Amino acid sequence: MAQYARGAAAVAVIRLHNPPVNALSLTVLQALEDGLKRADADPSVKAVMICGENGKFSAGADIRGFSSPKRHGVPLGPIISLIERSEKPVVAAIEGIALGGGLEVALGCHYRIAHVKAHMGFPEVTIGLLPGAEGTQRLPRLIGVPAALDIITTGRHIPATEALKLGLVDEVVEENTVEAAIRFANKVIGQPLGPRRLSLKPVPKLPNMEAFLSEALVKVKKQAHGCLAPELCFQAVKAATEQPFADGVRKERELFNILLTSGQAQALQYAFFAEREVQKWTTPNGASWKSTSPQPIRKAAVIGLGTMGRGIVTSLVKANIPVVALEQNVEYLNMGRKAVMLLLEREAMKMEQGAQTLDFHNPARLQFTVDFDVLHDVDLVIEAVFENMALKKEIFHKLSRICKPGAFLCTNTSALNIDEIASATSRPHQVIGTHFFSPAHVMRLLEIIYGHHTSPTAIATAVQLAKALKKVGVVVGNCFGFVGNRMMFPYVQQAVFLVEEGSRPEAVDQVLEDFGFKIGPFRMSDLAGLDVGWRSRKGQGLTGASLPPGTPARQRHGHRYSPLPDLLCENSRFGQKTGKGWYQYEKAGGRTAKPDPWLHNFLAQYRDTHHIKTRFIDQEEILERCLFSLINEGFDILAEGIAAGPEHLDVIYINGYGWPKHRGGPMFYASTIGLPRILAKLQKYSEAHPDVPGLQPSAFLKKLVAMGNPPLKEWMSYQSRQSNKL
Ligand SMILES: CCCCCCC[C@H](O)CC(=O)SCCNC(=O)CCNC(=O)[C@H](O)C(C)(C)COP(=O)([O-])OP(=O)([O-])OC[C@H]1O[C@@H](n2cnc3c(N)ncnc32)[C@H](O)[C@@H]1OP(=O)([O-])[O-]
Repeated sequence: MAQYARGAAAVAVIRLHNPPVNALSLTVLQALEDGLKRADADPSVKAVMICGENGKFSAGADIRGFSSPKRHGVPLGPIISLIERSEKPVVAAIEGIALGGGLEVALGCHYRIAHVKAHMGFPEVTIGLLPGAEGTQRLPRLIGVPAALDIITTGRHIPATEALKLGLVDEVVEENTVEAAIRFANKVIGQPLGPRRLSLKPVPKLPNMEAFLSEALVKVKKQAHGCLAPELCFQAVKAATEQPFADGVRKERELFNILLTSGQAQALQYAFFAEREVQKWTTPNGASWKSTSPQPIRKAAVIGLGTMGRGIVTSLVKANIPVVALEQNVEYLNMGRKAVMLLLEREAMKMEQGAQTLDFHNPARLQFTVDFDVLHDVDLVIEAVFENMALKKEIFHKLSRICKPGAFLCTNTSALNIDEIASATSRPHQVIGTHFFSPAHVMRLLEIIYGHHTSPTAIATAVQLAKALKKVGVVVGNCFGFVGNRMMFPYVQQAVFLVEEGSRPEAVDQVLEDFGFKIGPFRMSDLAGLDVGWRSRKGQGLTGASLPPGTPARQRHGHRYSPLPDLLCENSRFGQKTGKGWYQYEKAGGRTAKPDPWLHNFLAQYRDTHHIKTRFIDQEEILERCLFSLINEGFDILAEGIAAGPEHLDVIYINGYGWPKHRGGPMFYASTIGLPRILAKLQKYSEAHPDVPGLQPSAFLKKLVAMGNPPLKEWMSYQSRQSNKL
């Protein structure tokens, strides 16, 4: 609702009230409208002030309302026009946040006063929409087209200080914003309101508007990766430059409705709520966020300053957590220190642009050492050495002797067994997996893996740490590759099989990039380094010296195996780092992938050697075999209770593996395709490739199809757990 009161003699106060973020539900809008009419009707009221309850203006329209059949209730646009038309000055007091429809309400007001810590923005684009309550028409009139386009097409939140520079707010205050706004309202009583009504203002002209808009469109399209909303946001702002306000509003509404019914908005809104849902973690034995409190992390340590360790240290420093960074010797320490300092300097520069500072020269906040004993008083250690079980166990054994009893011991591993690492310590309940993604100071995902003995407090602390690092922590069970990499194995395997059978790396990558992945599987292997997987396969005895003599080249344990990635590594083709992999690059460390005739020739010879009959493989088969095998593994993961729900898998894929967010994550995508279709296709492909387990339909998928293809929200109610992992 919205509460109506008198703030001072002549000023009526309308306070938006809908905890926790004052979303503009139908009830709130109705109350806002009632408040405005009441103020208008009361001759003793000379000005109106609109603010939000609980130090927050408003997070905008109630997102859940967009999927509700009753969404056509009190429309926001006309209420904003009502505010603007008021003959009494209306002042917005912006505290905390004014986002989406919340900012549109503020733009309807004649004046805006913001607290210095407030943030504003139009995040609609991130949930597949556009500002649909006249925001695309008012904002360019207020701050000009370039700044408005930037805010509307990116959805970024801007701090109050930037908003003041842009002219989005009239004043920024450090004191009580509501009181300041009431004082302000009193001052402006009687002043002419015409110039303050944004719908009456012309859009500021640019000398080269047409050229500016065509360049901007190219940029928007390039960044959209197949997502519709940014381009339609652009079209709505463009309409403001070409048409009178009322026509622009009509265009905005039309574009809004296209987006609302596009399917992408549904996927993006699912992703928004999925991200929040996974914070409410549970484990199969009943531990959960509700009954567990995290321990405070006042000081942390990172062991190993390779690529991952450097990023993790940077993340911790940015989160204001004092860090001790440890390396095995002075030479590695100095290399690591230099790299970390460089990263931090770059981050500090970025933060300065947003008027924030980063303190990393103070040894009390960041200390480098080769001495394990320095770790005696830290609350949490993140080990980030390379993937070698013996080395990790040696480190954990040492840590359990040196660290104080309450300290949590985290391992940054992408596949290794958490229980085995924990077994090297005297405190397995405090050992937990924290799988960061590279670059660790940029990527949002943190896979949090509990082992057999991990305590709920350790899980809650890792989740809290993820939050402090501004990451999305997803709690999952312990199995080889956990969730993300486990689902990735069959996907990459299919990609390689397709190339064996006649496709090319560039064709496979193209199909998956057209689907919306930022980067296809072969480009991704080249970027990550082919040697990483090679080392792991050698460790598993799948290739290299430990492979028993007489093992068929294309078979392991009775299943199909492709030695192609191993052969590339034997030819020193490790990807970008060596300038050659599945593609060729301009030099070692180069980034521009070009198709490589050597590789095509090599593939032709390989197929001849192994008597593989080449065939044409169409885009549909490429897409289905790669994606459906990944999804299939997801169903097994759900059946085993490794993840608490499909949302977890989707959040992992969106935030860690470049899955196109506008397709809502692999399991959401599966639900939109329909499980019967996925099952039928998997059956078809597994009949053609009976020696590929990844294509054999998951029993859980079959069960869901047999139960009538229930909606995603209901899947887990059909899961009879096959193995309890905690
Ligand atoms: C003709 C057509 C007319 C159409 C008119 C269109 C109008 C307009 O242009 C469209 C919009 O405004 S679109 C909207 C544009 N606005 C946006 O896209 C803003 C989206 N929101 C955010 O970005 C973040 O939530 C905040 C930064 C607000 C707070 O972050 P934080 O402090 O980390 O907190 P947190 O954990 O994130 O949230 C706490 C709880 O609040 C919940 N919730 C939040 N916003 C909600 C909403 N709008 N709604 C409902 N619920 C919302 C959230 O789910 C969570 O619930 P839980 O049950 O406790 O899990």
